[in-house]
Amino acid sequence: MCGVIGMVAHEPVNQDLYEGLTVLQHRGQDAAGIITYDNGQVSLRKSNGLVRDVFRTRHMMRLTGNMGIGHVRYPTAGCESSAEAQPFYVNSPFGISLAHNGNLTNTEALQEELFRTDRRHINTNSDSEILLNVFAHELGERDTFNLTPEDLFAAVGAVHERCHGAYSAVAMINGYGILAFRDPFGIRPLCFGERRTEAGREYLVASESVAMDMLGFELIREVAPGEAVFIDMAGELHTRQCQEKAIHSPCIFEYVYLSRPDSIVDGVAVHKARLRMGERLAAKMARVWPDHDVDVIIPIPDTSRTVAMQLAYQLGVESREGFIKNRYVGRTFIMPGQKARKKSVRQKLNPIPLEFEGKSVMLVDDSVVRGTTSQQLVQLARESGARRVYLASAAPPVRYPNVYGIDMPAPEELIAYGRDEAEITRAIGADWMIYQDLDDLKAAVGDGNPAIERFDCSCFDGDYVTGDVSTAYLQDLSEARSDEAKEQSRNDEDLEVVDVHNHA
Ligand SMILES: O=P(O)(O)OC[C@H]1O[C@H](OP(=O)(O)OP(=O)(O)O)[C@H](O)[C@@H]1O
Ligand SMILES: NC(=O)CC[C@H](N)C(=O)O
Ligand SMILES: [Mg+2]
Repeated sequence: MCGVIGMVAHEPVNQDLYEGLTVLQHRGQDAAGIITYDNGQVSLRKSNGLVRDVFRTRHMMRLTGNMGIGHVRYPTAGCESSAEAQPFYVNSPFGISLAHNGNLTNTEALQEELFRTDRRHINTNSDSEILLNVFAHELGERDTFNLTPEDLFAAVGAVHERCHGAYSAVAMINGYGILAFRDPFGIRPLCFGERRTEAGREYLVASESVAMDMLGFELIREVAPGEAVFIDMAGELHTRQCQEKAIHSPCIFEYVYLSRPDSIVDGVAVHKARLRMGERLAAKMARVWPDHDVDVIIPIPDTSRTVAMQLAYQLGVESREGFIKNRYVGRTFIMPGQKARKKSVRQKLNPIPLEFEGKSVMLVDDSVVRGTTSQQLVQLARESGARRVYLASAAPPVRYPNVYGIDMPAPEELIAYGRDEAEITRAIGADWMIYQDLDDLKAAVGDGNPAIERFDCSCFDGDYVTGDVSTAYLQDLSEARSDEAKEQSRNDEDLEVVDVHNHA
């Protein structure tokens, strides 16, 4: 779940793209990049790090032009090298750059095709570089110098035929405009909006609507699954459905954890969906443990706050902030490597003992994935004097890998893998645990937009909506991207690769 952004304006876009990326930072903390187009030339700055660290004044000054795209990265393929930071760029045809959120599931076959049939060289292990090259090849096949929106839409149609998996992408075509497209299942979010200025309309495409709010754009709507949206350099908007077949199946984990609560994703206000998760969890609690002895409900900051607040309200139990979050530590789940994640949980959250002393506390988290967070916090709650420690999760047990842009590739690393709820509770060290039921989670989100017929819930139920994910694929993924394998490649690689287009 990276963050992507693209903009066509009547004034330089560098500052807006930068600010847009800072509000999408929660979607990727590993690397950031912006590429802009100005009068026949592109300027690119990308590197590892947070947005505020990657872009210095000297970079911003070079990112000139009224059109550009940007990316914040959370790697789910390839490695963490700066060479795989995005946007990626190819110079033929026209000069195309691309920023991608999601993960392709047929990269190996595509790489082979690109080499053997399309005669294209792929320089990294990133699936996003493959997506860009497939698109570039298909656009090159249109055999035209005066590119029209029709040509672009035909190329996107061909991408849909060839690429499998999840992709919400923004591409910039030099001298022509910005193109946004979303896979036919619409797994990752992508929306667009407009801003009226005296010089005319300006358009923004972004992973989440929060970027629209921040930059003074009005949300028009989501890019539909399989649809492409093109904004030409004159500021004209063109849209086209490029593949009709699939059922819209947004990833339900966007609502649980990935997206910001102040975003509207596929017509569902994330904040409201989380409130409903709290309500549904309270109803389950009333069913399974009506005479509970919970004295106080304590959220595990940050994301679970909304759920915890509503759960407490519905149960008529007091809710208190018992853990203080260090505002300078980012999200721990999307950090690379278990060692870093474990250490950062403790650096990030510190208990206030007087909220725990002698009490029966219920800690609430949005999700329990590897259990890194909850194991440590249950222990901290005990050390802080809690009499009993319960844990509530707004999502069901995570038992299956994700292949669509969340880096949970190895089932053995998931705390719920091969364990029933009693065993998970023991592994976490809690006295009792309650998980949201999957049907309740689906209803909590689905109530926000009844038009969504189905969600991708694969990490909860093992049902992969694209239908192409085999056991062998999952086995290979687990071997290639387990924590152990990544640790090994981290030692092997020089992460300081300088991309050919990188400004120093
Ligand atoms: O079981 P785990 O593997 O620990 O993963 C789940 C935890 O990770 C996330 O928090 P994170 O610190 O990433 O971000 P947040 O501040 O938005 O809650 C999520 O909100 C859970 O707290
Ligand atoms: N989380 C994502 O969307 C990742 C995008 C892409 N697969 C990468 O690894 O860079
Ligand atoms: Mg959290």
